[in-house]
Amino acid sequence: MASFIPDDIDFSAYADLTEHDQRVISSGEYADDVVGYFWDDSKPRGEALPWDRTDGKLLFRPGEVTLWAGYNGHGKSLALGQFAVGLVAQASTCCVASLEMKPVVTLARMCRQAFGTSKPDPDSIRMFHQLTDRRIWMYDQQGTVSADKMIGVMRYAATVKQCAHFVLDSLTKCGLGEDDYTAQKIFVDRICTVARDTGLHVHLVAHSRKGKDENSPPGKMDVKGSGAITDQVDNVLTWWRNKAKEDAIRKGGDFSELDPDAVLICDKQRNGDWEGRVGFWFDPASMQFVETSSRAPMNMLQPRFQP
Ligand SMILES: Nc1ncnc2c1ncn2[C@@H]1O[C@H](COP(=O)(O)OP(=O)(O)OP(=O)(O)O)[C@@H](O)[C@H]1O
Repeated sequence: MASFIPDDIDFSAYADLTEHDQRVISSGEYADDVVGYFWDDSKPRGEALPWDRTDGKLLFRPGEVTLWAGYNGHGKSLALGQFAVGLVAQASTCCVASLEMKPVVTLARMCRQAFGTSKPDPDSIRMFHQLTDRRIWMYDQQGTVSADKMIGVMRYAATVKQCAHFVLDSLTKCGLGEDDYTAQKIFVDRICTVARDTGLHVHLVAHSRKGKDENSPPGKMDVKGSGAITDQVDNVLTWWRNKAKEDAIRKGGDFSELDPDAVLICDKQRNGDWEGRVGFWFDPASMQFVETSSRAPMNMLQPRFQP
């Protein structure tokens, strides 16, 4: 028999629980949703990365939080920029809070990636802005923004601008002490709550601690700050740049062109089966990460929908 919670309960007695915990619903009410989970392919289940070789492996589902970790200068922001362009090709929407870079620079990098060239012509640039208008939103703020304000910006982007994705680049710019693990844990918990409440998928950028060098990819245990961050989020990705190969090229040493220039590592995917690594090559002119050592730029703006 279906059970429900009557409305005459004094919910204030549960005030120390989050609003979310009070949504106690009986299993029977989910029957249609679970049927849909298996059988309804009409609803988007999330968006994918822009590359063929990650298709079917990784999905960015509504209501989740993904941590993008990596060493300084290893390409996290570029990869996320390319991802944002890829979202437009999937008819999705994204708000970017790039607190370390002016919107014009972030968008110029995306525009290079979109057209696969170092200097798109003015008509192409205007076409890019037509295509991305009201699909890519920029939070126009650089420097430190308080954690409270950032939570408000996320809710605003989700509810008023109807954004499906939110990129926060980066966690270090939200006014939290590097050693204040409690504040970091609370902030990430609040981000997870915003995501669950609104359906927004939040992409959170964090830095990895350097070991003896940068020549091997960091793991999820190397994310700077509280260990609770990786526990709380749904997905943990690491973006690693093969600097040893770059050094070998520069110094005329041994290297194989078959070794990738960058590697994406998925260490955790709560609602998906795949964990593993995928290699990419970097085309400096277009700033695109591509799937083959030919480094031929890909057509980023071709419509691409979820299978
Ligand atoms: N695999 C690569 N090969 C060559 N150059 C790269 C590669 N990846 C990134 N770069 C270069 O590194 C620069 C920094 O990239 P990006 O800003 O995306 O790094 P980041 O990880 O976001 O850095 P930070 O942690 O400092 O914010 C880019 O301008 C790009 O030219």
